[in-house]
Amino acid sequence: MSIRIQHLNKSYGEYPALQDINLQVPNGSLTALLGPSGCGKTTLLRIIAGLEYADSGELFFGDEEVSNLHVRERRVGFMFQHYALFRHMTVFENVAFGLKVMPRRIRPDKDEIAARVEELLKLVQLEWLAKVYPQQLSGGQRQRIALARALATKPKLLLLDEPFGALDAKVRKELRQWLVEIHHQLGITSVLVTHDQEEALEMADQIVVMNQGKIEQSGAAASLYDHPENVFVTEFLGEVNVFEDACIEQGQLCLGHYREPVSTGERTRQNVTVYVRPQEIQILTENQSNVIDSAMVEEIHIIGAQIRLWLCRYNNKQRVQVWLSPAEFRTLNLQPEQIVWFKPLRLTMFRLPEMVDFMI
Ligand SMILES: Nc1ncnc2c1ncn2[C@@H]1O[C@H](COP(=O)(O)OP(=O)(O)OP(=O)(O)O)[C@@H](O)[C@H]1O
Repeated sequence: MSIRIQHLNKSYGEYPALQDINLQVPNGSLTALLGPSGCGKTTLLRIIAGLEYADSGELFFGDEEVSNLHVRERRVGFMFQHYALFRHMTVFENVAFGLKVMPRRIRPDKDEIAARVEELLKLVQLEWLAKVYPQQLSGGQRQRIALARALATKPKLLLLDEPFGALDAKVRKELRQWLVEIHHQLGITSVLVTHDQEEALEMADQIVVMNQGKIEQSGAAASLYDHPENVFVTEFLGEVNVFEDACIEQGQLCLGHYREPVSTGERTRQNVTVYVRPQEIQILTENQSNVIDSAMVEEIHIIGAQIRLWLCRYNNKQRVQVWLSPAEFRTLNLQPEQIVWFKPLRLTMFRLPEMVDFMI
């Protein structure tokens, strides 16, 4: 089921928590609401759920306007970070809960409930835990049971608020992939709130970047990462090196030589700030005519399948982050304190109001 939000506003007293939100969530997509703490993600999710109401604006599920529908009539499933399971109920009873409290005329009978719970426990691959109590489960198992419980009533929409926030990094990563698989398997429409850009990039089809109650940009994950429309989105969506001392002269990028801007006849020179992702920097061990600057290798960190380097520019002592594959690292045979030259392969710069993508 698709979601459409039009000109939605919400204030708490004088504080504008959401301002003129316009958003489409395609049917069957996994959309991530991403942004720093306090930007309004949870408020927007709660308004979609019907746990909170907007001051103005419209909310549609498919073609039906649901702005004023009660939470119980919206048929959504929730899964929250701190949405604890009921301690006094077994796993089976927790998952069955939503079905048992359905209005009598639509409530499934006892056998149907048992069959549905069994099916859901199979889906989350924990069928052998039906009889245990929540305190006997690991954090990851609890979240999987919480998901089974959220899906019990066959919701058309699944809303997830930082579902893996409290778990350690390894379990988090496993559960992310697992959740994406379940989402696709069920063909459900899901909206996920996260402040973790890696989680959003890894899981979502569509990312909505929010800041101070507004949407900065939304779109497919890869397109946002490669074509951010403004400085906020560029900096929020992953690591980026910022070169404030760049200039473009006759179509060539130079770093470290501030020069007076000129625009006379055929000569143009413009000072710009340039943004380069760490994996978009090429390192050379010899000076070449087209390199941008020289630097010293300051730190080398081997993090799994990625080598993360910190360079220190000679020019202004700026630290530059560069990520290499193990193969690239081996070929370069880099040592601490070695002198290298570097060159951005792809960069983004903003000559307001427009953004320029620059391939070198
Ligand atoms: N019930 C409330 N009463 C008053 N202010 C609120 C209420 N709920 C949220 N706010 C404020 O609205 C803003 C948005 O809050 P919200 O919880 O939506 O942010 P968030 O992006 O989800 O943040 P986090 O990632 O920290 O959970 C915050 O400044 C918050 O203090």
